[in-house]
Amino acid sequence: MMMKSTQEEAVRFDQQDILSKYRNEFYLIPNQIYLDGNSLGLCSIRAEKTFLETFESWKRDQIDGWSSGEYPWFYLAEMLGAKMAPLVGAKKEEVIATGTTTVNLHQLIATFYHPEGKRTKIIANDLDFPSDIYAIKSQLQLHGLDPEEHFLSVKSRQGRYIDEEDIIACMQDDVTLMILPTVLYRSGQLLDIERLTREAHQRGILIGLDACHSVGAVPHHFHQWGVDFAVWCSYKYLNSGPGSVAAIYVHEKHFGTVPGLAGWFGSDKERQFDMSHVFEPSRQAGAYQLSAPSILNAAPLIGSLSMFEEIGMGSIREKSLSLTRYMMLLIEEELQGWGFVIGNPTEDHRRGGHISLEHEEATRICKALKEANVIPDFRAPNVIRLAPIALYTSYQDVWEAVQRLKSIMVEGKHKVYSHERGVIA
Ligand SMILES: Cc1ncc(COP(=O)(O)O)c(C=O)c1O
Ligand SMILES: Nc1c(O)cccc1C(=O)C[C@H](N)C(=O)O
Repeated sequence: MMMKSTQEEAVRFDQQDILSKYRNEFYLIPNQIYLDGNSLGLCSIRAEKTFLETFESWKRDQIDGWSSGEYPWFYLAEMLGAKMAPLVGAKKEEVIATGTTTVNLHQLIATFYHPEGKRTKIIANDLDFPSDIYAIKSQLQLHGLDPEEHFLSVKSRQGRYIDEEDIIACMQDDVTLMILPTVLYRSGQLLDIERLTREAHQRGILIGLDACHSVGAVPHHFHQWGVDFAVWCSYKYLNSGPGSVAAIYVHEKHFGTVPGLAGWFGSDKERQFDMSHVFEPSRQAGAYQLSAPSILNAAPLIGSLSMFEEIGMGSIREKSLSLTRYMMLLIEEELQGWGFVIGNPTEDHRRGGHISLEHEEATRICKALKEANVIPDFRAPNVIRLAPIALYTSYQDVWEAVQRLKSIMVEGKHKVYSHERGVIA
């Protein structure tokens, strides 16, 4: 689709958008342009419906809610796992909805990190999300290993991207595990997971992924690529609500690997209520659960995932790429000379679901954008993240957002704000 930067073109794109009907299923604020779905996705009518239905099932069914009703709670983690599996190209038994991202990462490092001989190092990278680094280092310390010696961080050449050649160069014979993001949270760089998994396995290294910034925006083929494990949250592109349930993927080749952290909901479901002190884990991804599922916090995900089932990741990715491509065109044409730099990779195959717009006044510009009813996201030191979402952002939103940003710069509206970021930017 050839793109031009006129509003008429944006109207035309919206008229041709096969996903435009889903916008009406979300709670949007009139005149607001929400571009922070890479941090927290918006509430949909379907998510609200399944939340309220689950809440009602508590009132109506009481303890029987575990075994009866439309979504029996005892099997909810597996049911949601099966619904997320197609989004990452996994078998349904390889995914379980459980925990939170960081807790799940702890579980999987505790399960798959077994330092032996000289193979003791865990690889991550300088641009990783801090919580992942904290989890990795604390796990090393639990093994009595000094992160200074056994944690290896791949350096960024320019502070935006991690070069895949540099990741591969770090895959030495003293490395046993590599933790990588699918999409880097600041720059939006999408890594070639298939290639990096192949290179890691050729060197006897396991690969674990943090897919928070790709699941629901970028299709994957984890099973086919042989990815060993992955974690992701559901409150970003999957629109499940703040703090909602996260997910664990474990390749079936690892089924039977004893969980590093054991809890009763990791039990074989047929044996769980034997109440034996001998732990008999599930033979599927469910083994890596700990506690009873957080039913009410997982409930919105039931409704939200039904949209992904209807649409499919191919159409979602196609529109996401089209929206970010359009946003980049508009930025190039409308914001020339105002000090902006597009920091995300511009090629489709290297770009996740958000634009990483760099400016030395990013903090103040984010505040001015919010005042103009455009909701961005700030990442230090100089990044304005703008995430047009396939399910609820229109091309007219993108056009209008760039127009409002241009107006801020022309009128200097950002200059009235301090440079300090708020607690939540
Ligand atoms: C890439 C990435 N990893 C991990 C986390 C931490 O997730 P949680 O707070 O659910 O553990 C986040 C949160 O936004 C994230 O963006
Ligand atoms: N990503 C967040 C999260 O997982 C929990 C709480 C807050 C955030 C946020 O990133 C908030 C906001 N976008 C900020 O940059 O501060």
